Order: sequence, then C-alpha cells, then structure tokens
Amino acid sequence: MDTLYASLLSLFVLVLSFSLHFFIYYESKTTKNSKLLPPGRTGWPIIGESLEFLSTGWKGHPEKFVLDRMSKFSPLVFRTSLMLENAAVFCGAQGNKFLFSNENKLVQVWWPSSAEKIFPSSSSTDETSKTKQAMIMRRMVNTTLSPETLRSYVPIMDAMIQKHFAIGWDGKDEIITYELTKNFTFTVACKIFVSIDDPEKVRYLCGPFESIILGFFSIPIDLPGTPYRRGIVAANFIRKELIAIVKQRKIDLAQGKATPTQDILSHMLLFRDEDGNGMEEYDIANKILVSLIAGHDTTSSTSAFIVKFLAEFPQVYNRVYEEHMEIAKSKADGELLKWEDLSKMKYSWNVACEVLRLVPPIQGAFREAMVDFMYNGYFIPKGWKLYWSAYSTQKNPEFFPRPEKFDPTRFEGNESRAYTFIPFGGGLHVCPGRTYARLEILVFMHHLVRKFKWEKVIPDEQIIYKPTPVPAKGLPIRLYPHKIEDGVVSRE
Ligand code: HEM
Repeated sequence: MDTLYASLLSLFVLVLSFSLHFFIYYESKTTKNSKLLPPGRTGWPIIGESLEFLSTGWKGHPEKFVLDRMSKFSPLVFRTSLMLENAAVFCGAQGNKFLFSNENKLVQVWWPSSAEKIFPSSSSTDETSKTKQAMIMRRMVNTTLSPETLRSYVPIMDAMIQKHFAIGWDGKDEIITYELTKNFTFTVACKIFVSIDDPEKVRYLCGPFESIILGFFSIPIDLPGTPYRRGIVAANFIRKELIAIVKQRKIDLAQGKATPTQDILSHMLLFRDEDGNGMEEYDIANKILVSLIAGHDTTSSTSAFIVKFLAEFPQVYNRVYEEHMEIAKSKADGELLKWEDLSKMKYSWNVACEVLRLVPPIQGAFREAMVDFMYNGYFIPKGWKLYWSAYSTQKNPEFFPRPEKFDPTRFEGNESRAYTFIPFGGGLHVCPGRTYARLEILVFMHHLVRKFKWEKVIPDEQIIYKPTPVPAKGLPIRLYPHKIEDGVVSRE
C-alpha cells in the first residue's frame, strides 16, 4: 500500500510540476510574444477600428486608413481590430508577397462567418472532403476561365456588346454610364456562363442578384426585412434556379441538345481532374453564383471609370481611338473581333490598368493565420485576421511616382509589377476571372470609342465606396456619336 501511495504521490508531483512548468512557460511566452505584436491600435471595444476603416471609404478616401497607419506605426505591418477580430494589415510589396506566397502554409483565405450563409463553401460536411472539394473546385474554375477556354467566346462577347450599344446607347443624347455598364456585364455573363440570352429571363435574375450584393455588404443581422436576410433569400433563390439549369444541361448534353463548349457551364460539367473527379451539381451552381457576383460590380465599376477617365483626358482618348480604328480597318465589314485582336489593344489595356491602379474595385481581402509565426520581427498569433490592401502599394510613390496622376504610359515597358500592382490579388487565390474581365473590358472599349466621344455632365462628380467604388451619381455623360458615311467612321 505504501508503495502505491508513494507512486501516486510522485506521479501527482510530476504532473503538477510539469503543468506548472508548462503554465509558466506558456505565460512567459505569451507575455513575451505580446510585446512583439505589430505596432498599432485596436480602437473601440468590440467594434475596434471597423468604423474608421469603413468611413474613410464613405468619405471617398479608402486609402487613408492604410496609408495613415503605415506612416504612423510601420510601413511593413500594423495591428488593428476589424470585423470584431484581432487583425494585422500587411503592407507594401513585401507584405503582399508574404501573404500571397504562404497560402495554405501559414495563412488561408478568410471571410466573415456572415458570408457563409450567403455563399456556403461546399456541399460536403466533413472538413477533409471540404478541403478536397475546394481544391478540385479551384482547379475547375481556373481551367474553365483560362485563356484557352475563353478565346472562343470573344466573338460572342463582341456580338453581345454591339447589341448592348444598339439598345442602350445609340440615339441617346445622355446616358447614366454605371447603370449601363452594370446591365451589359450581367447580360454578357448570363450568356457566357449559362447561355441565357432571353432579355425577360435576364431581367428576372437581375433583381435578386442586386439583393445578394447588397446583403453581402450589409450589417449581418439575420431578421425579416433586413438587407442581410434579403441577400440570403435571394442567394437561395438564384442557387435553386441555377441547380435547375445545371440538371437540365446534364440531360441536354447526354441527348446531344447542348454542346460541350457552348458556355462555362458545359465546361464545368465536363471538367475532370487528373483522378477523374468532377463536381457535384450543387457545387457547380454555387461556383457559378460566386463567379457571377465576383465579376459583376468589379467589371462594371472598372468599365464606368474608364468612361470617366477617357472623358477627362482627351489625349488618352485619342490614342485609344487610333488603336481601335487600326484594328477596325484590318477587318471585313461585319467581321467580329477574335482573340488575336485583343493583343493589338496594348495601349487600351494600359489605360484599363491605370484605372484599376487608381480605383481598384476590390481594395483588399483577408487571410487568417493558421499557426503562430514571426514576420519581420513581429509576432503574429494563430487565428489573427490578416489583410492585404491594394492601396499600400498602388498609391505609394515608391512604386508609382506621382501616384495621383492618371498616366497609362507607366504600364509601358517590361517592368515587373508583381506584388505592387495587385487589383486581381495574387498567389493561390488570384482572381480566376482576370482574363474574362480583360476580354470584356477591351471589347467594350473597342465599340465605345469607335462609336462615341462624350463629356461628363457633372464635371466634379465624386467617387463613393459601397465598398466597390462607384460614381456618386452614376456618371451621367453627354454623347457625341461619330459620323458614319459609306461605312467609314469619321469623328465629330
Ligand atoms: C476588373 C474586374 C475584377 C477584379 C478587379 C477582380 C478582383 C479580384 C480579387 C482582388 C480577388 C482575390 C480576393 C482574395 O485575395 O481573396 C478576386 C477573386 C475572385 N474573382 Fe475576381 N475580379 C474581377 C473580375 C472577376 C470576374 C469577371 C470573375 C468571373 C468571371 C471573377 C471571379 C472571381 C472569383 C471566383 C474569385 C475567388 C477566387 C478564390 O478565392 O480562389 N472576378 N477577384
């Protein structure tokens, strides 16, 4: 018995001393590490600095939140508290590079939990299948939105955008640009993704789409009548519609009534990874929904701001006009644009890039620290939310001299802009829709400048952030169509 007591006592002492040792070690590590947290401030209890973060955007200067703190605390990384979470903003090319090249090693994509109700991540319930599904899904999206797949859609986009100009712009003295750019990006997406071109059906889907976007960016209070609840209901509605379309397409493909390449949906349904895995109907519908939402406000905002800057800089307009007239002259009457024509639109793409630099539709995004790690001598605890911001480099004179100046020529030459020009993000989660966006924007510019010259109705119209940047009054413009005599375009 004595031996048993002695053994139990020594075991107890051992466990106690080990626990004490661990506690003291952990406490001292935490205290030591908390001294190494990045400099910064956490703002108000609970809401942290979320209001300052959002309000600089509402006031028209979203870059101020980041640039002020970079100069006050550190140009590398600063601490804050956003979306009810401890957060650190990684700045400069170094910060962007660190986050983009450590995806799924030290950091992973993070969205506030409120986003999950609108865009549930996967139909799988267990974590391993979810991760596997997410990987297959990313490969599927990257393949179906790759240049190889999209090149055949250039003539379709061209025909649709011509139709859009005929209906929405021709014969009008004044138009509200942003309303029309939203309309054309949605109409083109319905056709390219799911072959919907009936205007009635497009209108039927468009309303709920707007509700999803409003819900996504609203305060996440899930009660009847709130924008957030309306967003969830609208997302469920569209997802149901899309699932029905996916099911029907499967039948049509099997019966030869649809073709394997007619749209992105066909490509997605027929996609198989190297192990022969495809995607569930639900996941395809969800991915189409996410892509349509991700590509909607972004591309329509950029197209609208191209119209704004071309109105403000006539010499830039002239160069764009010349570039597109050269291409038009090389084509037969009525011949549609093709993939190869886009590579001749170099200056136009520089203009688009300069617009994306000054008014990036997505100002930044979050990652989450998967483990504790050190960055530039600062301790980043596991679970912290990490933010990259386009503004920490895109409006930084170190990378873009005289950053407020609109100057598309800064994109001429072969200078590498990796990690400094990041409107499409970077790394594993770089925007898979960037080629699609490029095609759509360039085809839009082609017809815009060939048809019109224009001027702004409100010369000093402000930009507001919702949080996508939009012209405060929708950018009303006065149109001056070019004269067309014997099929030859001449300028007013
Ligand atoms: C000017 C237009 C666009 C801009 C500036 C833009 C920007 C971005 C950015 C910055 C991200 C990365 C967010 C992050 O780091 O977490 C992203 C992701 C994404 N974008 Fe775009 N985008 C544009 C157009 C499009 C289009 C047209 C589509 C679809 C056709 C699209 C589909 C997506 C998807 C599905 C993701 C999520 C990728 C992932 O998390 O793996 N985007 N976009």
